[in-house]
Amino acid sequence: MARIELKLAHSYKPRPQSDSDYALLPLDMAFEDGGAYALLGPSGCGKTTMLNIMSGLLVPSEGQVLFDGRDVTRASPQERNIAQVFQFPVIYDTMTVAENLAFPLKNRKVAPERIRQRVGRIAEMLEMSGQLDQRAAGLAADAKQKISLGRGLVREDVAAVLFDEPLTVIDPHLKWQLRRKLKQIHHELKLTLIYVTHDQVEALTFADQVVVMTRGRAVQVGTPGELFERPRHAFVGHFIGSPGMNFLPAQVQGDALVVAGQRLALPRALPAGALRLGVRPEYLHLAAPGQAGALQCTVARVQDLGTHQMLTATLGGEVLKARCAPEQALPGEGQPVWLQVLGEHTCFYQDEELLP
Ligand SMILES: Nc1ncnc2c1ncn2[C@@H]1O[C@H](COP(=O)(O)OP(=O)(O)OP(=O)(O)O)[C@@H](O)[C@H]1O
Repeated sequence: MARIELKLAHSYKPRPQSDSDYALLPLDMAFEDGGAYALLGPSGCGKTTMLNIMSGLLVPSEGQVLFDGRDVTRASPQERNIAQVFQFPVIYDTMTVAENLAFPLKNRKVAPERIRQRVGRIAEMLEMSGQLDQRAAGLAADAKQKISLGRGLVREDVAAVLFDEPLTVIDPHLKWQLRRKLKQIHHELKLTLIYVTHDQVEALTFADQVVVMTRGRAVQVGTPGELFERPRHAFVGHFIGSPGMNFLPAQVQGDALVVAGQRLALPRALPAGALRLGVRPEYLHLAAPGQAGALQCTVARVQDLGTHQMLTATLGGEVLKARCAPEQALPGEGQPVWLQVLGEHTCFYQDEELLP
């Protein structure tokens, strides 16, 4: 295994002129040995580009890739000792499940007894022990993808295992099980795993550290808890959570914070001028009329979602969502409601960046 460092940028264009010409903007980050990472972001943000640069399928247009301090920028995937699992199964249909799992080890001339042990262990982890002698050709798409996952995990000597949206073809019910399984496998095998997905649930259940990306930039690397509590970039607030963080434009005027024409006492030192206040629906609570730190809004909608109620309110042209307890009495549509926007969980953003 290895500590992987990326000090690079990548453009698919020969002469990039502006930021939008880059698939990856200049970045300097490290993936620690033995960590479980997810690269999370919407389609086109640069996840696959970053993964392919790590694996050696792509050479970055600028900068370096280091494995344990060694420059591997131009080394092939084989030379880097990387295992990669793709969206769709890459297996041999004519071989049995066991032969497929053994293949990466046979290639490396691992002793037969060791191969047998390792294949047995991986099959057990993936709950495929009963299928070892079956031909892969007859198996369903998700069983084939499980073999691909197994082939990625079977070698003990890899620098890292890279997964590119590996659960796309998996049935939703099994997907949930496999996500948990991969996390468990990570704890048992202690391999460095890097997992690309655009699905936040997938990223947050699998990874210890999530790299959130947007438009070629890694805007935050953090634990699921850090991304939820202290989004360092407004995009993270918006992208993580369901629904995401509420944002309100605000103005600092002397010792007041002015939001949609309403004045609140400034909660802490903040730079003068325009900023945005961010508060998650989970932390936006109902308040008494005129309560310090609360704003008067209007109820637009109340939805009973079983485990909770979702209150949607408007304030000027802005929309706010508050997650309320299922039994809480809430005012009806069109009624005024006071919402506590200032509190210990409130974040402030200027130019999309979190103010310390
Ligand atoms: N081979 C290529 N040639 C030119 N541009 C490319 C190439 N591959 C990707 N891009 C562009 O680079 C940007 C990042 O793409 P990338 O595939 O890395 O994003 P992604 O986050 O993995 O998206 P997705 O989830 O859709 O795969 C996109 O604008 C994409 O159009």
